[in-house]
Amino acid sequence: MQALANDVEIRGVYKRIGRNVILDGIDLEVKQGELLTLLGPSGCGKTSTLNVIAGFLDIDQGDVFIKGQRVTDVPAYKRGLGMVFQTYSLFPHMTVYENLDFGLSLRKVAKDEKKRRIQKALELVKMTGLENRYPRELSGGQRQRVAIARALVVQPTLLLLDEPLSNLDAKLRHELRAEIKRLQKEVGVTTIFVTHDQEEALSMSDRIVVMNKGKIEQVGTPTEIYAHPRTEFVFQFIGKSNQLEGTVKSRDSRMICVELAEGGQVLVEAENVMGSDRSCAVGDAVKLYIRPEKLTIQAAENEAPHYNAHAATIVQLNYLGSAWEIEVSMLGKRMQVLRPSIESGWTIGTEVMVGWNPSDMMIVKK
Ligand SMILES: Nc1ncnc2c1ncn2[C@@H]1O[C@H](COP(=O)(O)OP(=O)(O)OP(=O)(O)O)[C@@H](O)[C@H]1O
Repeated sequence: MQALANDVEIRGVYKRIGRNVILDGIDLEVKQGELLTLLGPSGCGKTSTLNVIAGFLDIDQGDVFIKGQRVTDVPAYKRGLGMVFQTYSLFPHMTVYENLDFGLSLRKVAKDEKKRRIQKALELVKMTGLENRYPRELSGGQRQRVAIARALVVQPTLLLLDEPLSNLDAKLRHELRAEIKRLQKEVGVTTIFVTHDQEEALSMSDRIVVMNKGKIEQVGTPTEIYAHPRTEFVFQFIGKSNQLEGTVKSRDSRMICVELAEGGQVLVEAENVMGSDRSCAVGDAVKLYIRPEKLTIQAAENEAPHYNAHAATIVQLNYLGSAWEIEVSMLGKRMQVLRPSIESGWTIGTEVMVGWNPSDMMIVKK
């Protein structure tokens, strides 16, 4: 398959405001037609990166290319982008129809063509029939749909979405997530989406860029980011985790054996070393991470199914509806286990065996 062209390229972007370095050497490529998400904690530079692409934030060093053209010094209004923000940015004194018409009239699109495009955009976001409503007569979700339609109606080169769902309630957020994903693929517009919500990022994106303190930690597909985090930060930011500590006792090219601080040994696949240089030698003090859903749990008398298996005691049982969250005391620590079901009769104090696969544990030098 031929490699897709890049719609956006950012090279060595550096930006300082006052004493704060807010973007510290950002290199990024956005492929044609993909939905790329910028994910990270508050203040990590997601919005600033989006604003650099949009042309709202000038930069101290580096370059920005859109569709192969250097746009570093091109003003925002000439970049041909569609944007949707967290807060509703519709014109309050205009109807839905007029809000969509505005950008088309500016671009001097012919009347019939305008009408056709507005109808099509409203159809895409399922807002047909509400053309004559004012923003104040719409729900939060409907307003964001109109904002998306308004961004799309001008057929932008790129669609930029800055936390468009964060003011909506959980159910609506879920619905709109799926819809944005569907319509993005239907229209085929290259989209950059900003969020601090890891579930939103995992469920919607073709690729995710995890940012931390003005730098990119990792770029990858949702499964790469979740299952093969390259840094401790990415592992901890995406999803829940249990942590153990120890010292590397032996290793070969395939496996690392760690002597735990609390006693006992565990095996970790050598591929799962995180950190900038991904090094891990005998004698190194290390931290080990495992996600709750990767731990298996069974009655103490059964034979352990994994290399890593340890006696544990149930200390808490939480029923979550779709799963059980089981807290166990093990290796002198409390660990979370997440399973779809538990054996009948298990209760606080039940002795169990907790195990996991060496390929599911991540390791990083302290
Ligand atoms: N105009 C400004 N003046 C000074 N500092 C700024 C300015 N704009 C942003 N910053 C700082 O730059 C850093 C990155 O901000 P940015 O808005 O890009 O982060 P973010 O990841 O989008 O955060 P959030 O999720 O909270 O919106 C923050 O530390 C912020 O305080």
